[in-house]
Amino acid sequence: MSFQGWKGSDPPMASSSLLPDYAVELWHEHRITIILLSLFVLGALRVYLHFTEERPQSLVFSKLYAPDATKSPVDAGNLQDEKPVLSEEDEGGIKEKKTSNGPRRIKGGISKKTRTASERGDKPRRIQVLLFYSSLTANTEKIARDFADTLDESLRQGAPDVGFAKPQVLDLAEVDYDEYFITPPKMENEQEAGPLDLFYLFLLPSYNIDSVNDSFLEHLRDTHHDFRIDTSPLSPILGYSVFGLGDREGWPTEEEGFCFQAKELDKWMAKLTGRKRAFPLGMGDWKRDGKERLSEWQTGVTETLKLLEQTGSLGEGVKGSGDPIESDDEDVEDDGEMLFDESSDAPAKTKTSGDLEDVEDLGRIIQLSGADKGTKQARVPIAVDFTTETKSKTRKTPPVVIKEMVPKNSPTYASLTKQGYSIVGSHSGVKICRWTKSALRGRGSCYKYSFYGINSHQCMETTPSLSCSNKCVFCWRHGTNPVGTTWRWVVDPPELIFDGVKEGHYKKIKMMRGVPGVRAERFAEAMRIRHCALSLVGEPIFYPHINEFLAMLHAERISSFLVCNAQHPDQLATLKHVTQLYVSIDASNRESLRRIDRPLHRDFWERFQRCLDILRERRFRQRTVFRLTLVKGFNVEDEVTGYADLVEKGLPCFVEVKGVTYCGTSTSSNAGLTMANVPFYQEVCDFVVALNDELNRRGLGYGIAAEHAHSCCILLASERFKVDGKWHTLIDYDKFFELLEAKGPDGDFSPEDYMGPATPEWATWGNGGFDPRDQRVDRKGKPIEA
Ligand SMILES: Cc1cc2nc3c(=O)[nH]c(=O)nc-3n(C[C@H](O)[C@H](O)[C@H](O)COP(=O)(O)O)c2cc1C
Ligand code: SF4
Repeated sequence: MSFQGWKGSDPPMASSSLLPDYAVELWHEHRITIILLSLFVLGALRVYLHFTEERPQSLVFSKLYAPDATKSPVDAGNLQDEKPVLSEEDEGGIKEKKTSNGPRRIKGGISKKTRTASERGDKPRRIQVLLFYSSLTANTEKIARDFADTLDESLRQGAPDVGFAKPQVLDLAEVDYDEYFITPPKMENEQEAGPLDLFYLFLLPSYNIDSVNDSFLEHLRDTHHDFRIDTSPLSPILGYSVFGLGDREGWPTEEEGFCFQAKELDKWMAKLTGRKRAFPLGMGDWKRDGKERLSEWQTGVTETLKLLEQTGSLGEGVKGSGDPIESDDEDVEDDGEMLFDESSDAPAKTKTSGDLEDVEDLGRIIQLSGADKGTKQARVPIAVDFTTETKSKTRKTPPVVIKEMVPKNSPTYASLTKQGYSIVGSHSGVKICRWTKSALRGRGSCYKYSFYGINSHQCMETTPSLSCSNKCVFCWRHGTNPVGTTWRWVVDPPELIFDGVKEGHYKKIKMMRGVPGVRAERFAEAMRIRHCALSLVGEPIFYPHINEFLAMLHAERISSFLVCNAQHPDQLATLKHVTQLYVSIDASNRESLRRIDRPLHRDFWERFQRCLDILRERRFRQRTVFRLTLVKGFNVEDEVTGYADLVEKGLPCFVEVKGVTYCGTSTSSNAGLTMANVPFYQEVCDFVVALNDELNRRGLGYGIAAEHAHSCCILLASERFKVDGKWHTLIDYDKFFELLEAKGPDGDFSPEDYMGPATPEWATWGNGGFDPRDQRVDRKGKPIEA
């Protein structure tokens, strides 16, 4: 632009006529520069305003603008700081929410994240045990420190680099409860610089005076009830277990306060961790059994921790495992006498002589098929013919393919496993009975504990033959197990059965680990089977290698109670020593037996009689028992004399009389039985008194020795077992094994040789038979006053 004309001769005139022309000329000459300059200034202004202006948050588009749609703008700004671990808020903690105006309600119901620390990161699992204790008079502090060292040693076993950090010992009087008991603290793994998974252990003495325990337990209770806190805020920990210390001198029983605070702690921790009881509550009195109990508890806790390290989970548990409040999971089944729902009531098929010849041939032609060869070829099945004594050997029949009794893909297998049986091999089963569970929880044992000293929690109930040759109306097998008069299946070797049933039993016991009320010391004891009840379903002496199986039990000092159904006299005659030999006496006469046992053998009554003869002859070598199961309307009325005849014939050492148990299945009526067939305990008592009178009238020397009213069972005993006016129905198991080891399975020793001490007073006739040290509960698990 030039202003020379102004500077020259004539200054620009302020004349209005000249200005527009000049402006237009100026615009034309510099318009591009002006436009660009204006755009630049406007742009700069926009940028300035953008960074300085305080703008209201966009409500409508905030989600679109936020870098992560799930984060608030504030959080989104911090994205690069985010760690792979969940924040405390993610875990349901109570930190103040940054974007919320009102109170935040954090409650159960939303999908809970219970991932453990190592699951959240990529680092390998490493477990930090936190051992909390409280102590007034300083004992527990020392115990806790020693315990932590021993635990550390047993977890490491000399190897420095295992998945466990050194256990930390923490005094509940010093720790900040909020730090450990609202949400678990985040602890770093020094070695790997990753997160640690936490496992809480508690050693808690009880005090009936004010102590730190009260504020601690109150904190747990408040946390549980705080509506702002998730229902199980401690669920990210791997598990927990409590050991209580107390004093039985001042507080002899749990009802009277023994270890009451440990019990309470166990309950609150179950709630707060979302049922993560890893091992049962242990309790001990340091002046008496404390060391022993603690050592058992420690063994169990150590095993659990090792399992956790390997698998990351607490393993299988039965229904109710970890629950805070004791649940009633008692099965309706008893140990044998149960009404059942048999779907098929078809008449038993009687074997023809042709079948028998087939069976004879089996022993020679047996061939095991492909897949099972590895395990099953060791033994060849013995062709066992139970049906008749006269056998024709003239006719040859075509070869028969030997099948498995209960193949894995069969409906029988499915049905039995659904009922809780573990099937071992192809024809054996094991199941944990309701008394075993009950004894683990200190709620009483079966009548065999009261009568013979069997520890129910150390008792394995099994059978090497799921098949038998009767279809008893009261059988609890639900009509599912196979029946037959002959062994016509593959025979599994006894080693396979023995190892399999033990494994199955222990597995089921382990599943009880987290069940509320299970006592640590009983749980530890249960890991050693001491008794075997061969009475589950089927007929144990049907199994061709029953004597070898018994020898394996005895070699491990496991006692044997074998129940047979008096239909296999040949097998009974060759049976070696058992600790107690039962014969089921289900009726007193032929017609009644046919009706109630529905035997498959045509000559069932003759077989029955022969079995009684064998029992009589064996009565000074085997501890023989008649077992009567009373079913009203079938085998009770007017049969006392008939039963007395049978007792007179067999002269058993004992007669157990038991009322049938009703399982209440909808189809039990198929077997023709209802609740009306279950006798009241008083009716069983009346029957036993009448039978006893009849036996005495005949001068047979029996008396009513013991009772277990809880299972409707009464014991008559021969006076051979009465010493100085006192019944001695208990068994000296150690003595039995000593005799067996010294004299062999055919050895010459008598039941009196291993007779135990006097029957406890509470078990004798007239006293009910419930051990006062156990807690009676009703069907809902509620305690019953004695
Ligand atoms: C004041 C006091 C009260 C107690 N109350 C109970 C109780 O109610 N129940 C129980 O089982 N033991 C009770 N005990 C026993 C203690 O729990 C037991 O002796 C424990 O081992 C003490 O541990 P400490 O030495 O670490 O304090 C009590 C002991 C004391 C000193
Ligand atoms: S004897 Fe054993 S298996 Fe039978 S009911 Fe008692 S505890 Fe259970």
